[in-house]
Amino acid sequence: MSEAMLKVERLEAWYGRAQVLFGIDLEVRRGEVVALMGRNGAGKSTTMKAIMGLLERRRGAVRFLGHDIARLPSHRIARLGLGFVPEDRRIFGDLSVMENLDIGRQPPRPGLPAWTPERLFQLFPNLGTMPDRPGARMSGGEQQMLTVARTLMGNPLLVMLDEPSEGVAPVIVDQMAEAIIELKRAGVAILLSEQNLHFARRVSDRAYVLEKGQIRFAGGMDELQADPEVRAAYLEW
Ligand SMILES: Nc1ncnc2c1ncn2[C@@H]1O[C@H](COP(=O)(O)OP(=O)(O)OP(=O)(O)O)[C@@H](O)[C@H]1O
Repeated sequence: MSEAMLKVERLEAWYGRAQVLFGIDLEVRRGEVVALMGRNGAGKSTTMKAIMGLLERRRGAVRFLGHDIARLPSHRIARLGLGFVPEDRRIFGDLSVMENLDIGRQPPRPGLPAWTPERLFQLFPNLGTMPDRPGARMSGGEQQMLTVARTLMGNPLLVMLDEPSEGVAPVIVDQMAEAIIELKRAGVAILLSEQNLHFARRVSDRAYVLEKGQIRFAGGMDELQADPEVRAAYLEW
């Protein structure tokens, strides 16, 4: 079994005085796609934000590539190679696809090919047909792809994707799944937040299921699929 790239232990987080995460343990190893699952409000986004240093109050250990990142500001965490695509697509509406991609550009990582717009257009062919289109004139799904592509311009080694299949057309969901599988082939590890078991099974190796800020299940996708009690209790509506 390969070493953990990202290792989270006893992670707790608060919004104001309200505690939302109660001791999350998880890890993502090299070459893995891991799904963080659970219903609305279970704590998936908060877990990602806490890992990324975007919450004021949190406690616990977070290590990335051997670095203690629990107290680092988010831009330093990103520079170490941990990318984050938040749920709210923060593209620049008045800038073109190319200009949005340029904003994400960071130096390549030693030993890995750099992401370029041309390479990203192979991953997301739709974007390649509209390099000059302003972000504001793209569909929700296209904006979603652009957000992922822009994060990849930073040459991350691991990317956290918050609900990439949420609220986009089925054809875009398919393309997103293909892109995740391609990213895995390209050696990028992925932690993905997802409510949909079908999508998660298509792309992931393992899953953690969250409820009320705690992990209720950790295991392989087939094991999760074969466990109707866990599915009924924490995933199905
Ligand atoms: N900015 C905030 N201020 C206060 N409470 C928040 C804030 N954001 C989230 N919460 C609360 O924290 C809990 C976890 O929310 P979180 O967004 O992490 O869940 P999630 O599993 O990602 O679900 P979703 O799919 O709705 O994003 C919920 O009870 C939510 O109401």
